[in-house]
Amino acid sequence: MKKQDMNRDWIATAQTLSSALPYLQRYDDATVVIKLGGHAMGSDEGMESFARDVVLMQQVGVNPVIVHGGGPMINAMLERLDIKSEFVNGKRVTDAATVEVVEMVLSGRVNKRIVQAINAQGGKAVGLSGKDANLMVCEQTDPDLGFVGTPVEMNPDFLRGLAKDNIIPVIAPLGTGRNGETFNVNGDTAAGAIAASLEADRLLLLTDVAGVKDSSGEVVTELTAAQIRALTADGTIAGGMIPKTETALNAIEGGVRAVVILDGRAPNACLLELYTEHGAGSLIRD
Ligand SMILES: Nc1ncnc2c1ncn2[C@@H]1O[C@H](COP(=O)(O)OP(=O)(O)O)[C@@H](O)[C@H]1O
Ligand SMILES: CC(=O)N[C@@H](CCC(=O)OP(=O)(O)O)C(=O)O
Repeated sequence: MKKQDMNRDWIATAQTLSSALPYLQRYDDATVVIKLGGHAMGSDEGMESFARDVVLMQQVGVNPVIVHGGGPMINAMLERLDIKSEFVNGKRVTDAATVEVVEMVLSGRVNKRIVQAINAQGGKAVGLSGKDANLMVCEQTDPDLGFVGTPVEMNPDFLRGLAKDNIIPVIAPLGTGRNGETFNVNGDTAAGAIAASLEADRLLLLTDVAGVKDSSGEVVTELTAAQIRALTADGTIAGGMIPKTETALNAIEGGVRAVVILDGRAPNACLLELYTEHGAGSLIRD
């Protein structure tokens, strides 16, 4: 990025922050789980701006926990290896060969790219997966999906310990099985389970659309559980949006105060969501 563009970026961030001042206390010492989807982490500039937001957030008192996806990056590697892949209701059917690739791509390249970006902005990020410290013990979701896991046992105390030391965990959505299996967990599902285990104040699901759209293509700024069920039943909520809205409902039921689905590519997406009156994206709460 050119120096001039970087300065412009900083000015925009400073403007966002100054308008955020009246709201800064709202999230003091709050736990905010942020799920960065594969579609939201395209460009290096986007990653840099995301990382800057996370570090700023921590500097004003938030405990951020990052969970990431990387579906498009897994697809690219599977294609290079000539392994076919299909999705059922937004979840990848995962055989033994596929889960190996998923782990290599997510815990390797994708995870370290985010860790490096946060640390380059002055943060102290550490890369993990659900296997580390048994953060996410899973059971098989459905035999037809193969090695796809549903989190059944979490380790929030480990994450709380990291927060005390100002360490930002960056978690790849892989889980460990009780018999030594490696499970591929949808990134949204993993973020929801982690947020619920921490009873997080906010779960932000960053994706590549402005929010959940209704049948006329308009973003719904505040959604109820009943609306989500109706939009799913009539097919308006489809594909990758299904695990997101499912996650939102489960997370709220599990004790998360609010979930927001928003465009992670928009400048200062997280800051604007947390620190403005109108927020951003689609808000789901009890
Ligand atoms: N009702 C809806 N509103 C918004 N997006 C939707 C809806 N139904 C399906 N989608 C699709 O869901 C996608 C987001 O899911 P996904 O591609 O899995 O994102 P990510 O990689 O960020 O997890 C959007 O790009 C959009 O194509
Ligand atoms: C079971 C399952 O579907 N796992 C996902 C994990 C990555 C992910 O969720 O990536 P996004 O957030 O970018 O979609 C997958 O294999 O693609």
